[in-house]
Amino acid sequence: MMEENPVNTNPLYLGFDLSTQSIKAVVTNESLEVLYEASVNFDKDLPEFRTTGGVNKDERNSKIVSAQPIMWIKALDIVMEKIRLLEFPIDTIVGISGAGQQHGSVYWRRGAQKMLQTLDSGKFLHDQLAFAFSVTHSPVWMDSSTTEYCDKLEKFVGGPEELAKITGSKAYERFTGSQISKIFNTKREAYNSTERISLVSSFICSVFLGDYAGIDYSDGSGMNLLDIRTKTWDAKCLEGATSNDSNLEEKLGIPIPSELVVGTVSNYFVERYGFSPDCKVVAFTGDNPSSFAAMALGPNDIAVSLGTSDTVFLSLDSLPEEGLGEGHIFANPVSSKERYMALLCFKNGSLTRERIRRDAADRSWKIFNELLNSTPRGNFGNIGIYYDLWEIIPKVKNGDHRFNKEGSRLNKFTSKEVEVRALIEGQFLSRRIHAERIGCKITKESKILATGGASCNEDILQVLSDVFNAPVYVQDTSSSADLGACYRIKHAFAEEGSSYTEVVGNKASFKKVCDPNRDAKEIYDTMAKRFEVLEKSIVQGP
Ligand SMILES: Nc1ncnc2c1ncn2[C@@H]1O[C@H](COP(=O)(O)OP(=O)(O)O)[C@@H](O)[C@H]1O
Ligand SMILES: O=C(CO)[C@@H](O)[C@H](O)COP(=O)(O)O
Repeated sequence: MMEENPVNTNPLYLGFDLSTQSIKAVVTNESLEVLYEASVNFDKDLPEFRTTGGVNKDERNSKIVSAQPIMWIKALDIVMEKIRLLEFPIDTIVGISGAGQQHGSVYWRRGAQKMLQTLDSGKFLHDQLAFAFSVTHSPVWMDSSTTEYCDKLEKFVGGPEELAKITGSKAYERFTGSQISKIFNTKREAYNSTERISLVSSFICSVFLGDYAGIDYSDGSGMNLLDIRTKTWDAKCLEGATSNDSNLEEKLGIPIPSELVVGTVSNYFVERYGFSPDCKVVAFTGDNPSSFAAMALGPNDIAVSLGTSDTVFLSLDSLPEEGLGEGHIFANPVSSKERYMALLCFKNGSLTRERIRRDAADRSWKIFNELLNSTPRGNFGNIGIYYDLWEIIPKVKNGDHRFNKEGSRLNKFTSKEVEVRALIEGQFLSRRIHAERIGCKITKESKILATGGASCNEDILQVLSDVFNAPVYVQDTSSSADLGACYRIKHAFAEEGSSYTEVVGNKASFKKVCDPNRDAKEIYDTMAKRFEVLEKSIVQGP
């Protein structure tokens, strides 16, 4: 007789991450151990959408960046088929949740709710939802074309500080409020025919639910529309983004707690893939909030995500009175109480590292790492600052900037080795000085928790460890956003009032991969000061 596979009888959790370049899925058991994984890469697996790095850039205006929601739906079809082929009993999945790249918005056409409610399980989703969107290209977080709407919104509510006081952030181009504002002002017909506006996270949640799912408090904080104290849409911000007669509040739906069970899985998934009709759907959230959940951040932890974007995030016990300057405050994804998360987002992360890898290392991470390791810490005093796209922090246009140890500009460095180290040191010096600027204290107790695609590269992490002068830890997987979804399912299912740390805290197991070198502090403290001056000179221009 065949031995019974314990997995077959255990309840399972299914977590997703619809991020910039791919959709990833992870299946865990109730102990949050990863059992199965599947993913679909937009560039490679869906070439018909002609994306680069998961997005489409407007040929005439490089500030306009979008992705087609129907591509995300097609990717969901494929990843679901991959999950089916894993041949585990899908009916043992008791909870589904997920994450989405932050800020991106999806515009459901009038009638789309009915389409979601009546999906035919005999057909693919992409065949049925092809006409579900009033805006066929969704603006994503890399878009920076909304400056005039940001200015208008800030002015309308009484200035940038006032907007930050209400929503946790000054106006940022990628934030959904000004993106909606742009659509309202430039595509009025499409706006008027929109039944519902989702974030990427609540969009994918809606598909699993077979109905519109609310925007959760944490991802909703990245819109410049939500009052982060009351967790309700702020009337003044709504009015500033569109205008009183625009029914924006109705189109957004009521914001929901990130830990809410929003319902059971749609009949489409029950019939097509064999899910149990009792399988629950837990609110989806942003990819950074979901990684925050997977990491169960302690007070001395600094999370660094090295995905398409590089982000730095921290846990905040209370709301800083004077805001966070260039940082953002989001509602805490694992506690609706008075706790928050702080986040900094740098646009030029992995794709810039890939560009230098292509130019200097023949597209090989192995060669890239050899070049990196063949140069000393401090790189002979050379500093490089590389922006492929308009950067968010600091706000500056694309371009490369190279300086020698005297601070004089160079057209190029003397070798590929120096170029590679200059890129990695420069990126992490920037993450460090901006983190310190929002109050992040690097102490002897500090730990860096790294995640995202590049966190599998220990040579890059060693530089991170040296620049921050703190040890670096990683989890078993370099993609924590989908795993965070499983953690959040477990928390959502726990007894009411149970704290997140009690439910999942000790499951967030990390292993240390790097310790800072002894000379790191001396080298990088000095270099950070020099970097700050050079970065300022770039922002101010010649
Ligand atoms: N060995 C590696 N070293 C450095 N970077 C890597 C390595 N493997 C993958 N990456 C980077 O990971 C990135 C994808 O990260 P990921 O977190 O999956 O992105 P996103 O979630 O934004 O779609 C790729 O763009 C790639 O440059
Ligand atoms: O805009 C932000 C955060 O504010 C980005 O971090 C997006 O959430 C995209 O995340 P990745 O795909 O790079 O992980």
